[in-house]
Amino acid sequence: MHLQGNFQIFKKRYKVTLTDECLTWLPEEKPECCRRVPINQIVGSWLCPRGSTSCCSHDITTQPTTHAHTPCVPSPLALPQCKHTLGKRWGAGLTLEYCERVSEGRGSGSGATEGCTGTGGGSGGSCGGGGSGEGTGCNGGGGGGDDGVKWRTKRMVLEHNASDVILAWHHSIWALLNGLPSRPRRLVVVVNPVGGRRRALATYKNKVAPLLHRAAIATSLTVTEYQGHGREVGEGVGEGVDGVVAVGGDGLVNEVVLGLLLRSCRLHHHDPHDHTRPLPSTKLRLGIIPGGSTDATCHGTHGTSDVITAALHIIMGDSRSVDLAAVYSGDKLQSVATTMVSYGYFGDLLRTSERWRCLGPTRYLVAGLLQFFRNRSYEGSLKVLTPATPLSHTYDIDKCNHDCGVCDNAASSTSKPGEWLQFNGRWSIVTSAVMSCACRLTPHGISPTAHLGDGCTDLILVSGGSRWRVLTYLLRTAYTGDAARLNHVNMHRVQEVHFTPKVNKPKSSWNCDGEQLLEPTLRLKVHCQRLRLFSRGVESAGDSYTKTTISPSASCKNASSV
Ligand SMILES: Nc1ncnc2c1ncn2[C@@H]1O[C@H](COP(=O)(O)OP(=O)(O)OP(=O)(O)O)[C@@H](O)[C@H]1O
Repeated sequence: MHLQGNFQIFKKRYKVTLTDECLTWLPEEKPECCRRVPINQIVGSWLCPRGSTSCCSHDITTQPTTHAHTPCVPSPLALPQCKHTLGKRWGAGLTLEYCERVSEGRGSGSGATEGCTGTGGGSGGSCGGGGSGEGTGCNGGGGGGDDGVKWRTKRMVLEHNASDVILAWHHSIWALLNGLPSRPRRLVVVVNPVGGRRRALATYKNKVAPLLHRAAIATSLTVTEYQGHGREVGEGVGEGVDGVVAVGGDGLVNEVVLGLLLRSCRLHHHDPHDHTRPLPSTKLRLGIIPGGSTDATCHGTHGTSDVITAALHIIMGDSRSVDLAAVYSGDKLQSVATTMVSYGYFGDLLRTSERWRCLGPTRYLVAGLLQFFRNRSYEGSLKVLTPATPLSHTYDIDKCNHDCGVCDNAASSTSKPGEWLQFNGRWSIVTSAVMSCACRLTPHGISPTAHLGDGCTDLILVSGGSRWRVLTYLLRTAYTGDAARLNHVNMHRVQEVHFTPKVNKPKSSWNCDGEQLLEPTLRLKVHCQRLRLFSRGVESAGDSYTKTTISPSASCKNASSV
């Protein structure tokens, strides 16, 4: 496809080009200020005769859903349009909403719609004053003041005298969007209304659902009613669905992941309790919208717990496969973990905190203090399987990111098992971190250099004995991220962990992604990149590949090559 036309955008004349790859607009007065948006970053477009970016965003009627794998172009009249268009002569305005990455600390400004604070008005970038977008993103949205790269939406109105030109462009944009294989068309949404501060349902309805609606993504919503409901929904997802979205905390995500895994096992005729064979990967992608207390899975996979950013990764159809740790007790699969599984301090903390759920996220602080003063440690033995050829080490400096060479290597090679090691001891904390577990409270994470998809877990052992040891471990984990340097802390990057508590001695319980596992004897096995997410991994501010301002020569090259 190659469409070219002259439009008015915010009262200035622009030359606009639409190709299979991107939408480019170039001010006639300042051709050096060329701007470009890749097609997958377009949320949608709708017809509006009033020519306002904030007009009628609640009243858009969208096309009937088409399936991702059978792209079909609906008739122009079935495409999104605002209520001012209905029953009237076509106007000459096409509102276009697209995503743009914003740097940290820029999440405020004006240009608000839907009661949310936008990300600033014009987007002239280096061309100053040549801006053509209008910020419409919602600020924060559960992410609070956390760092990390965020995404926001912007809108602009393409105006033209001829309404058939506007219609043709509208039609072409949706034809391109419907043809994107990675963009979801139908999603199952699961919301936990009681997680975190009990705002997940409101967050979904006010911030995420309108975005999905404008992106013409059809959804079926389930609000969980009891513990384990998320697993049932994940397991029962039918055909024709492109993914599942979990709106809640790590506990809900854990349940949905287990459900998706059991669904995959059923489809592949695989016994999920058979720990000798590799688990099948979850075919459906999972989107995670933060709505819990810690939201470590969301933060660890996006680098931020920002609601809008998480929703836009779903709309853009991002895809990233991450490791899944299967947790077995006896010969049964008990659960799966995507963040961490921990015994001792964190297991006791979870057990205590569950009794004080009415306190919201503060319960973790209160329970943590109590456990600290109790100063418990537990005896046991550990058997761990190390990789034959480690792709990375716990003392590496580089962190996992969106473009991680370690995860790419792990995906393309089969990691052979190495040797088994055995440890006996008395520990205050035994943690197996499947990912960094960075979150708002622990920005560096439990294991700062853990990878999302290297097929390994970081085993962290904190020797028991004194409160001082626990305190220094917790403080260095929370504030400096270098707890592994402490003499009483040992870290091992391994593929499998077997833990057996000492008989006739006190026992703790396991904290598996924030869910309690009461059986202390446990076998944990990491399955490399078995969980598919709507994510691209942790982005850093320096990445340039998503910037939409490009040189005119580059834009011309793009346009002419189609
Ligand atoms: N309607 C419900 N009533 C009671 N419990 C529920 C309901 N829906 C879900 N749950 C359970 O609530 C538990 C906690 O949910 P979730 O993880 O979403 O919130 P959180 O614990 O506050 O957040 P985080 O895990 O990030 O700290 C899960 O075990 C889930 O099964």
